[in-house]
Amino acid sequence: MVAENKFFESYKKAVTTAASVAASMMLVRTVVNEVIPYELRDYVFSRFDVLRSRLSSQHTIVIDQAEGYASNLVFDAARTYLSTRINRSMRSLRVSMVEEGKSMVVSLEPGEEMIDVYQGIEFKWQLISQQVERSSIHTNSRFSGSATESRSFVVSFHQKHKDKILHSYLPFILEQAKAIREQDRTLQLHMNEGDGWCPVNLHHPSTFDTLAMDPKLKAAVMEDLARFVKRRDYYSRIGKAWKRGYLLYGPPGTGKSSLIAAMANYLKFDIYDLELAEVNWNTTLRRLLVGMSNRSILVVEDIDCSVDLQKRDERGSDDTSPSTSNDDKVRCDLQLLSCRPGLIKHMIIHQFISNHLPEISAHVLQITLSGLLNFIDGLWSTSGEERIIVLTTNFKDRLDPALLRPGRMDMHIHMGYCGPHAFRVLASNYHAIDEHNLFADIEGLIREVEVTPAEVAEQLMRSDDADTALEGLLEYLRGKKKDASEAKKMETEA
Ligand SMILES: Nc1ncnc2c1ncn2[C@@H]1O[C@H](COP(=O)(O)OP(=O)(O)OP(=O)(O)O)[C@@H](O)[C@H]1O
Ligand SMILES: [Mg+2]
Repeated sequence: MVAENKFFESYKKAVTTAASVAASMMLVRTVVNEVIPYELRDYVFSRFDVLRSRLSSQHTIVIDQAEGYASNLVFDAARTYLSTRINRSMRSLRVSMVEEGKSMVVSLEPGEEMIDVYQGIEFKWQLISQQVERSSIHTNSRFSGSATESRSFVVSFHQKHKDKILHSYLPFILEQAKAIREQDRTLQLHMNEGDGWCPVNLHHPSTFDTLAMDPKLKAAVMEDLARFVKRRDYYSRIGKAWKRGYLLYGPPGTGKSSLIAAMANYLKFDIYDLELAEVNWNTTLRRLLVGMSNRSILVVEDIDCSVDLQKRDERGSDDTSPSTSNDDKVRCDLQLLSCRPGLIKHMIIHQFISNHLPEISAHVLQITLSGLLNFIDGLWSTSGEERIIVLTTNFKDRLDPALLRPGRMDMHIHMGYCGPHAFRVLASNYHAIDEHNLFADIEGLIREVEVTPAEVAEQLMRSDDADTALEGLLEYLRGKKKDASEAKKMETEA
């Protein structure tokens, strides 16, 4: 009975204290409402909440927008993170977009609150805004005297989670914000110019969804990429450079460049398109490779052309005879390289040098593909992370076997002619259709003739009307079939 009385005594006392605290709080609020200017009220109330939380089991952390002149990265991260967690039913929100094509940022309005649950723990977030006299932060500034807005986030949580918020929740928010920003980043395409890279924004629409290729191969490539980016620890454990090489081969117009763009869009990696013809010295190559950023894809297109250079370099100085077969080779190369003026120029010079000045050729043309790969192996094993190298060729059988040996290129990806499945992907891309009465005929012909996805895409683009476009494609395929059988007939006759 005595104990019970004691308990009620202390309970009454606690309630009285709480009531008096609450009454005091209300009194303070009333005073603040009457005395403090409107702009400062939120700020005062938030500080007041901080005080109140000290008296209770609730704790708060205040994250100011700026620390002196520097912006507070935790505030920025929280803003980015919270924009993805905001409950759309909230009464008042702020929406902004800083650049065309970027995602909209939805943020809290000052005074609004939201609850975020992390590992089962509730964290209450509130954005508060206050007007600060500029003179107080820019003492000698010409703006002194004018007011500026300063914002802060106040996070409230139960005191027992203090460690959790500092060591787990806030670091998690920083990570998440980084990933969100990375996802929203405009990719860059860098092209080599002299000793450096020249960047432009990359807005290539190709994605794995729009890419027409064998579905199993597509899934395997995506899986390989996803595994690669997760393997930081694995690569450091086995002591290898965190890099992966892909060799894409297949006829022109089968989607090699589209696949590279799809990889970049998928991983959010920048592309460095290395034009070897523009690189004349190993030192330049080294500078370019060192100048690449992490999480990027180095692309060397049409390497069969470069390999040709390499093979000639390897012939050494005793090959002095400008033979007819060499001339034929140059003619053939020129045909192949008709789209590559830089390389043609390079090759003509090289051909001239190897025919007429064999003893100096090795010094003048120092860039070889094998040199490039050696550089990459050496440089990237000591610097650089998450690097991908993609080589493309129309003629895999022309490549130096050293390039194809295991370990050099991790995955060889064949981009082939258009099959029925690839055709359906393209039909869906260009006309948003999954079925049509001409599909059966088209697919039948696609199995018989060699047609590239680029050719099919071009036919499909000719009309906005699906019927007309598919009829055009059917006609085109029939024409191809006829041409092929005539060519075969002539060949047999010959
Ligand atoms: N597999 C594909 N999936 C989707 N579109 C494709 C595919 N292949 C080609 N295309 C279309 O054809 C165009 C040319 O393709 P792309 O440049 O990717 O071919 P490529 O294999 O790189 O050719 P090249 O060997 O001449 O460089 C692309 O812009 C795209 O519109
Ligand atoms: Mg290409």
